[in-house]
Amino acid sequence: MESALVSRSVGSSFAAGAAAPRGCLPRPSRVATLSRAPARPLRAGPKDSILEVLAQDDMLNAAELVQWENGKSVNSIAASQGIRIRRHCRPTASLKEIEEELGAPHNILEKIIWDKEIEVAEGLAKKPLKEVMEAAAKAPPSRDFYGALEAAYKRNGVPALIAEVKKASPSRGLLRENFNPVEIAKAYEKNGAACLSILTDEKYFQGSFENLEKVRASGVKCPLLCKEFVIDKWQIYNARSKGADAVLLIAAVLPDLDIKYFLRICKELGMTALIEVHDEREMERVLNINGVKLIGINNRSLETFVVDTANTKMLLEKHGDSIREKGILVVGESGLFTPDDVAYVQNAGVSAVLVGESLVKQEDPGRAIAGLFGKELVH
Ligand SMILES: O=C(O)c1ccccc1NCC(=O)[C@H](O)[C@H](O)COP(=O)(O)O
Repeated sequence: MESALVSRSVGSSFAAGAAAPRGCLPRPSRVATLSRAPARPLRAGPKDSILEVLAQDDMLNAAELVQWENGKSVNSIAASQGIRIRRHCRPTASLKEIEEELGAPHNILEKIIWDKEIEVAEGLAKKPLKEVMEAAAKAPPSRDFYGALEAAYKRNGVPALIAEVKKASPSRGLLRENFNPVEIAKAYEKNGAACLSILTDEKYFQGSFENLEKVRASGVKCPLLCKEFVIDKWQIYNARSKGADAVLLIAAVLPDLDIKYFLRICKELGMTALIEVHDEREMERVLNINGVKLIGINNRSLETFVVDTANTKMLLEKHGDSIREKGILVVGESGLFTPDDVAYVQNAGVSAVLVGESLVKQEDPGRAIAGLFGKELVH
């Protein structure tokens, strides 16, 4: 598994095909001796030695890395950041063996992540990192997901729409019997969606990477978000290789160092990272990470499924000033059904919304967009 915390050497994390060490055990690293220094752009000026440059790298100097060097496990580092989702770090074990060690998963999100660890290990075994990196490098250039949201917000005066191609979900079960992802994607685009979100998780959402590839190949021009549970860099390269322009990074799952590491990979690949938060602790963590441009506030707790749009309002009342100062664009996610819901999150300060259920359940998901916003959206 190649998250930053389980990577063999963070300093060489971009090396093609770097071997993935087993497990999430604490590991000594050669970067431990680098001193802390104020963050500066990672660029060697004429007088900077490479060590000075590395010492300014906030990822290499992250508190987590120091904790890790001092023998803390990935789960205890995560817990120290308020992350309740545990990793089993045993991708070759059966779920039965994992449950014998850790007990039953505490909630659906933890269960999804435990399955995902096994799924990613299987994916890596079938298609090694080097291969997905090469495939990502050969993919057609990425589209500007962030720019499309910004432009649509200016154009329409209502939050830009990220319309979700979603067949089923753990909280609602099957949302649409007659599910044709390309038809739905085209209808969303025609009716003014700025970007699309394509669920790729098979087990819990009945999505697939095939759907993502089909939508990309269909002539749809909207930038595409790969809606996945990312825990490993392999998934980001894989998403890019299949035509994704953006990926979702969930703060309830990923420690800060992983978010920083994955943000770098996204930047290298020209992709946008949508960083999802649900509560104040997650928001504070994410606002302390350099380079975050897009934050999604999920109104749905992924642990309990409770949906409450007041969550967006509460978090923006507390953190709106700092978000505006940093020029971060906010997406309101989940549980939006009516023009009043959209107006409510817009007044709270969001510039974009991510909507699945209320569109995909309608007979004509494209026409449903005007119903959701109370007006037609233009491209
Ligand atoms: O939708 C779920 O039940 C769910 C369960 C566990 C993890 C994630 C889940 N959903 C992901 C999302 O956040 C939504 O698909 C997205 O925000 C759209 O929400 P909605 O408009 O309510 O379908």
